[in-house]
Amino acid sequence: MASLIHSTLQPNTNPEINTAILEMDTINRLPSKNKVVRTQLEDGVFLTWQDLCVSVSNKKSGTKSILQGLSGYARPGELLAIMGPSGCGKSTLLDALAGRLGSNIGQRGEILVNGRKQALAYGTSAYVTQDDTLMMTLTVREAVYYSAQLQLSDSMSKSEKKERAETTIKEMGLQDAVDTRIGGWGVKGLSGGQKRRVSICIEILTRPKLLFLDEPTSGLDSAASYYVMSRIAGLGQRDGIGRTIIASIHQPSSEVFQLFHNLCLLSSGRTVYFGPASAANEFFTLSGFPCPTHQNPSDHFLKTINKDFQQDVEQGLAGAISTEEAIEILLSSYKSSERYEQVRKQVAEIYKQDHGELETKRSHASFLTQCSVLTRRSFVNMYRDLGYYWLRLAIYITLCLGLGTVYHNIGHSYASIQARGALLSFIASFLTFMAIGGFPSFVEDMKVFERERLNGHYGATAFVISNTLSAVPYLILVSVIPGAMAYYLPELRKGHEHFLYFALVLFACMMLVESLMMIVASIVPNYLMGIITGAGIQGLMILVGGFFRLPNDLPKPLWKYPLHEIAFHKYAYQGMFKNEFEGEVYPNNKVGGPPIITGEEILRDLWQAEMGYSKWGDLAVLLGMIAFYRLMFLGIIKANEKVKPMIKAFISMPPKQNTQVTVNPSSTPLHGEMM
Ligand SMILES: Nc1ncnc2c1ncn2[C@@H]1O[C@H](COP(=O)(O)OP(=O)(O)OP(=O)(O)O)[C@@H](O)[C@H]1O
Repeated sequence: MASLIHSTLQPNTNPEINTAILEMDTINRLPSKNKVVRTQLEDGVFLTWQDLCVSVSNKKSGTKSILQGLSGYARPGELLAIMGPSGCGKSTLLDALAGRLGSNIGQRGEILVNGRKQALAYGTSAYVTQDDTLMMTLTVREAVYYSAQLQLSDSMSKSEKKERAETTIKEMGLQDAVDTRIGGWGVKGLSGGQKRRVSICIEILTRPKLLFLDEPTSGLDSAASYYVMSRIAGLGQRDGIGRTIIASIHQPSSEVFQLFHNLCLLSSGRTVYFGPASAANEFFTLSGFPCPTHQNPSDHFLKTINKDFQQDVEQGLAGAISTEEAIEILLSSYKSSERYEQVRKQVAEIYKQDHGELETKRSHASFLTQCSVLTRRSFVNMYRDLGYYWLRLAIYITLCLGLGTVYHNIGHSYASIQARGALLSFIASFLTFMAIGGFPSFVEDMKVFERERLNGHYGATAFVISNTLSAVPYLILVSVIPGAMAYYLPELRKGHEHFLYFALVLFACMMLVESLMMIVASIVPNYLMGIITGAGIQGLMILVGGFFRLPNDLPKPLWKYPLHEIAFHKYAYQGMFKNEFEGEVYPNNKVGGPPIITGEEILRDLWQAEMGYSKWGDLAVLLGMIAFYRLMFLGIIKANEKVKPMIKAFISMPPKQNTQVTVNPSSTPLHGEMM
């Protein structure tokens, strides 16, 4: 029925009649006589774009056009599929419509929401990216429920949020896998299709009225693709909400193709066809490219317009022509078709109707709720991910048993002074150095954070606070248990208060190394490069810390000032040495010297420690450095979001300023700024 109305829709000069036809057309797509759905349509999102051009500029190659004068619309209750060969501009169109284009990309033309230029508030729209960046240690239920707690407003009760999560899981057909862990490399978990559906679940928790999906079926077999797409299509008219769904898709099977209401077929950034998916076959036939019997229509469309692999295309009975020629024929056939006129008219009609302004604000969970939920989620993830702390704990225990036996019963002789210094320096340098082992797990956390941040689930401050809090119990564990072995087996200074100080310095150093690695991860988000960079920085700090080369022997420019002063090892060594030697006396072996040597003399003359402040001063500096490093990490994340696009825009500025392309004012993320 709907396609019949579409294919018989005639241009009409009376706008009121056209409006009525358009509304009828949309409403008739809904399940018949479903009054609730019909009224809800008015609350839906009508998205239109007209003469949309997108281009990218860079200094070397000038301006490259990606999308050229596209017009189209997406309406509530409908699924619009964007198809075309690889590199034709599908993702770019999706990004442009979602307001996610990078700032080095210029955009011209008009994109309207409900006929107005308006931003989509948080929760009104959602974007499901191509890759499934999920926490692999969580089960489906946990992942969706944590996300519900993060995204949904505090005005909803816990049980309502739980129910929303359960309903959404069922909507996506994941009820049989609720308690299965997501899994990832090395850990078997969900299948690719199930992961896709978890990603979609997380994004539709806020019940967005507009849903963008970038290749939701990539990497899935045809059965999984159909299952995922049928669930997506079903969302269009669920819960009495007319949802507008736009998905880019590579190569749908004929079953999947039948789920589409409208089709936007692109070739090199130009529209080959826009209109009802069911009428595309007829358009190709009328243009001289009929789909051979027994061939999947979508395969035929893509084969006809794919010029990556030059081939001759069969044109009706007229023989073979090149792909370039076929595309030109289709482009001009579409431009001169009634369908093209209808699209322009429908865009104009939507513009004329007043569908009202969308909600300007939907509330998130409060900042405190976000911090608490993120801390709990991160704690569970650290507990389940063996690589985060458990493996490190096992290695530390082995290493500290080794240290304990090598330095066993260190004694109180003059020679033990050097041995104590070496042991403490080894612990403060190399034991903490190994904290970089958790870097890969942290990089995975960062990826999840980046996706959730871009989708507006929470802000960078909540992430940094929760990551810090959730790590504390584990760091206490890995500093106290192996630390006790390394302290008591060699019989370092007696007195539990001295062990407590030793463990506190160890804890602070590990936290510092983790903070340093967070900074590295925010700049170099790659395992190998990150570990090498982190190891390099720490190697330098150990070198200038004041043990391997005494502070007064360090060359003054650079090595002593500022490197020695800013290396946290300086304060760790000094604090541990003061804790070990202050107030103690040792026999003196020096010929002609006094019979004993005091701890203060050892600190001042042997280790050249700064004696103007106590060991607590050194600990305070270490704790201050943790706060500084974490704030720096937060600053880098925030600056990255603001400065990176500016740098990109600057680098890719075209050689001449007379480009016609204007920078898209809506290229900042659609969602509101968060802490
Ligand atoms: N930021 C950018 N800088 C330079 N070129 C870009 C940028 N974004 C997209 N392009 C180019 O624009 C063209 C279209 O890219 P897009 O990712 O939209 O294609 P696609 O149809 O989604 O491809 P695929 O199906 O392979 O994902 C490609 O040639 C791509 O190289």
